[in-house]
This record gives sequence, C-alpha cells and structure tokens, in this order.
Amino acid sequence: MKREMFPSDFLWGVATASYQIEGAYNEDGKGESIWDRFAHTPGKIKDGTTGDVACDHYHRYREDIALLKELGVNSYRFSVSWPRIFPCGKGEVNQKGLDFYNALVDELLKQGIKPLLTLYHWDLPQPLQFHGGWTNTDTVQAFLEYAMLLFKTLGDRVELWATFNEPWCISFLSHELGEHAPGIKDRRTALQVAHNVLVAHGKAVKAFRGKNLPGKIGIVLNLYPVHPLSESEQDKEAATLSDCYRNRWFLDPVFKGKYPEELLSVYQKLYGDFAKDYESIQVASEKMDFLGVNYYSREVVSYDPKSILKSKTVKVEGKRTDMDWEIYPQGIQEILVRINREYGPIDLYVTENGAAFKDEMKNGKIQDYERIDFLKEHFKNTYYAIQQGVPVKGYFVWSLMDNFEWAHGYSKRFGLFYVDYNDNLKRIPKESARWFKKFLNNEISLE
Ligand SMILES: OC[C@@H]1[C@@H](O)[C@H](O)[C@@H](O)c2nc(CNc3ccccc3)cn21
Repeated sequence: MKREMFPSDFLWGVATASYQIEGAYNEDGKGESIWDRFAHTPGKIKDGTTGDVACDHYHRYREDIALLKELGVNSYRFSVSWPRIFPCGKGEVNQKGLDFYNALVDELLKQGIKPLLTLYHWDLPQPLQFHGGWTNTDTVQAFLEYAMLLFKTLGDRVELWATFNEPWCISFLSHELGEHAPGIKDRRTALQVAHNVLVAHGKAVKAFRGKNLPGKIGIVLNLYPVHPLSESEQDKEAATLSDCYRNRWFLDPVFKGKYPEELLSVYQKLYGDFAKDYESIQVASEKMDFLGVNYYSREVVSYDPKSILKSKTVKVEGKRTDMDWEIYPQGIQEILVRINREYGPIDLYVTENGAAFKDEMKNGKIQDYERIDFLKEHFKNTYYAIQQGVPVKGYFVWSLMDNFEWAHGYSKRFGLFYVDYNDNLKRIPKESARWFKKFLNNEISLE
C-alpha cells in the first residue's frame, strides 16, 4: 500500500500549534496568554519549563517551512496566537502579529504547501481571562472579532479554517480537571466554558459564510472509541456515558444542535441552573464543510458507581506510548467510520495523529522505529476507512518537530524532527522523517 493508493488530491501534512513552537512570548507587541501565565506558575509544568522560547519558530519559520518542503508534504496545519494579533484580546491590533502570519502563509504558498489554519489552539489572551475567560460571553464576542479580522486578512489565501482545537480540552481538561490553563477545577464552570466555546464556533462559521470566502471551515475534535471492559450491562452503561462525555458532548451540538440527552439529564440533576441556557446550543450547529479528527488512542472503561459518569478508565495490556496511551491503530478506522455513519456525510481530516516515544540521539541518529510502526499502522487503518467509503481528505502527523508538550513541558517528544534543546534548538530528522519522506515520494509501501 503506497501513497498513490490514497486519493490523488489527499492532503498529507504535519501539525503544530502556536504556543508549542513559536516562542517570542513577549516580542513584537505580543500580549500575555493564559498559557504564558500558567507555564510561569510554579508547579504547573512537570519539568518546570515554559513556552517563552519553545522552538523559536517565530524567528525560524522560513527554516521550518524548508523542512516541510524537504519532507514533501503538500499541507501544513498551524494555529494563530490570538494575543499576537490582539494583545489585550480585543481592541488595538498588533500589526507585527498580522505581518508574521501573512509572511508565514505567503511562504507556505510559495513552497506549494496548503495551509490549514486553526484560530484557537488554547492560548487565550490573559486580559480576557481576568474577566472570566470562556465563562464570559464577552469572550465569545471578542473571538468573533478576532476571527473576522483573520478572515479579512488571510481569507484570500487560506482555504482551510478550523475554529477551535479540541473543545473537550478547552473545557473539561482545563476547567474541570485543571490540568491545562487556566487550571480551574469546577465542573459547572467547565460546562459553561464548553457551551460558550460551542456557541462561539457556530457564530464564527456563520460569520465566515457571510464573508463569501473561497475556503472551507470546520472544527477539530479529539475523539476516542470508548469500549466497555466487558459485555455486562453496567460496563456498557459506563461506556455510553463516557462516550457522551468525551465525544458526543461536542459532536451532537455541532452536528445536531443539541446535547446528548443521556448525559444532559445527569448534569441537569446536579446543576438545575444549567437547564436555563442549554437549549441555546442550537447555534453551534451552523453547517460545517469538514470535521477535523484528532486521534491518539481509545478508552476502555468499566462500571464505577462512585463516578457521576458511572465509569472509570481501565488500563489494558498492550503497547503504549511515552504518554502512557495505548497504541490502538484500528481505533482511527473505527472513529472515522462511526463519524461518517452517525454524523455524515461530511469531509473528514485526520488533523492530528502521532506518538511520543523516548527518542534518543545515538551515533548522530534518532532511530525511532516505534514511531514509524505507529504511523504505518495508522495510515493503513485510515486507508481502510477510505475503502469503506469514508470521505477522508487528509492526514496531519503530530508533529513536525518536538515542541512544548503542555503540562509535560519538553519531556515528551512527538516530532518527526528532533529538537536539540541543548544545541541552539537544532532540528534533526528522525528516522521517521526519512521514512515519511520516502512514503510521500512513493518509494516505499506500508506493508
Ligand atoms: O499530546 C499531543 C497533542 C498536543 O501536543 C496537541 O497540542 C493537542 O492538540 C493534542 N490533543 C491530544 C489528544 N487529547 C489530549 C488529551 C489529554 C491531554 C492532552 C491532549 C494530543 N495532543
């Protein structure tokens, strides 16, 4: 199975995000983001690092686009740093921020690489957080002004737009579990954040339509097949509720304009006041042109009466990545087929898939054969979904290069290129980069 067996117009790319690679956290007029503040808060990042410099992509973007060209990708997914455009989140525009993204897009197009732009990949301007962040509907309005400025500035050249990266992480991971910025641990707050982010998504799609732009717009969701540990009714109930929590809380609003009843009723019993605004979620279902799917692994659950979701995650035997995530390639096929069956037809992009492994330099090489095997199996399972008629239109490997892995700092390496943090952030192709380049050049098969 070679690249040429995929559709001829299939996008093959790599993905990154602004806070994870750009650095220049306080340069050229950029304002503070919630991740600048979170990373500077002692104890939040496991290795005590920050994204202040990261991969210094802000200054090295031409060099990094040359890496894309060398790889042979035809597309590149990146995100825009909102506080680089609006240092205070709204109001005054930072022209140098716009200049950076204009130059980035122009260089990508010059090299024949199609941009996929994510408007929001978690780096909210801190001044908006001072006023409640995503719990405040003023932030929804500020996001729309930000989106409209980017549509106006880049809409003639950027054809693929994603509103949000992973609303589950923006809401539950960051406001219920507290593991990501702003580090709040309150479920009711998390539900309000999820609601406002979904409303902001729908309004941004509507605004995009009003601009009559040539491009396409969607959202990026991290999706997981959820499997019951056994076929018992209790484990199956656990899987249903966990599926609502992880997947359908976002899928159902953007495709059906309503929350999944099975979990909505649980939250309404806990938070009666939640009933007053949940019906306005209908706004989220403005018709999209595509769905971005971030796939990393599956979840296996068993019944747990102590959990409001009646479920707990179970660790099963099998190969795992350095993030301790199960390697489950058939899950990408499963989730693509399910989305097409239950929410389609709609174009799908695998907007992120990749893995962290303990990459080490040995004799000047990084022999990351586990990552090659991981990618090979996930490419094959993506192809099997296409063979079943699922309109998968592209695949973006996470990530181009090692970068700031959120609460793990620089301790987890996802890149096709190794970044030597002890040698001027030098980018060194791992064996997986060499393999990917050969695959893209039809030199090797996936067998
Ligand atoms: O963790 C790897 C990547 C991360 O670097 C990206 O910025 C983000 O879009 C991303 N999402 C997932 C899947 N969801 C997730 C679950 C728990 C913690 C963090 C991310 C993995 N990744």
